Amino acid sequence: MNDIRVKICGLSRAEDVAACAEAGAAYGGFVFFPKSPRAVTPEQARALALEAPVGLAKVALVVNADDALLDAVTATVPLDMLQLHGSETPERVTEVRARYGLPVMKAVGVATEDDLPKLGLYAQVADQLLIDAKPAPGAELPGGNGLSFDWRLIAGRRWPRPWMLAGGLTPENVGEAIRMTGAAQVDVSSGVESAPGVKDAGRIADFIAAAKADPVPRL
Ligand SMILES: O=C(O)c1ccccc1NCC(=O)[C@H](O)[C@H](O)COP(=O)(O)O
Repeated sequence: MNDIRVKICGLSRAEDVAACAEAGAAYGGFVFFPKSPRAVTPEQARALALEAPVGLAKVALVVNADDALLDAVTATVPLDMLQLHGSETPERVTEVRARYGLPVMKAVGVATEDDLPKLGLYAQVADQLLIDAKPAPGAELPGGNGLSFDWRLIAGRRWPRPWMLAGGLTPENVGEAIRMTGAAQVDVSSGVESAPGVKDAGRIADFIAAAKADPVPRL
């Protein structure tokens, strides 16, 4: 077994939190984006976060959130990290880190080689990077679309911050994704669901077991 750290994103029920804890997830994500089938209110997330064991880091995912939303989320939910999943600028990342005193993970969408410089840019201001597939033009959601990008684009590349691979990962392909990219952390949402927004405990367990199964090449 390796030491890959897994984030399960889009938890909305107590049984999802229990499944993550049972299977050994390192992070659990709560989505504060009303259009998402995984959206929760700060009060719902608080109840879920209070159920989480100490070893499960609680991440709040927001999209171009203003201070009012971030104030409400951070005042209500016991959190370990903020995930900015919109088009937040590097300046906004710096501002959010300073205002809330929480580590910030910046999601960056990748579709082609041209998207890679943004990773270097955000690595200068964020605590972690989430390297995700870029959504299709006009997509309703900026993430959680079950879409992969070409993993060869980041194979062998490194950044001066911890990073997480995301986008279209499933129990079936996560081992291959880790082998190709050398990721030490992976994130999944729709790949462990039975329907949009409905997490499946069996798939969460299968995903984490598959991610942790093989020795990881640190490229
Ligand atoms: O999951 C959502 O509904 C969502 C909504 C708005 C912004 C981001 C969202 N998810 C981001 C995540 O962290 C996902 O885990 C990541 O994009 C991978 O999703 P998937 O391809 O479905 O595994």
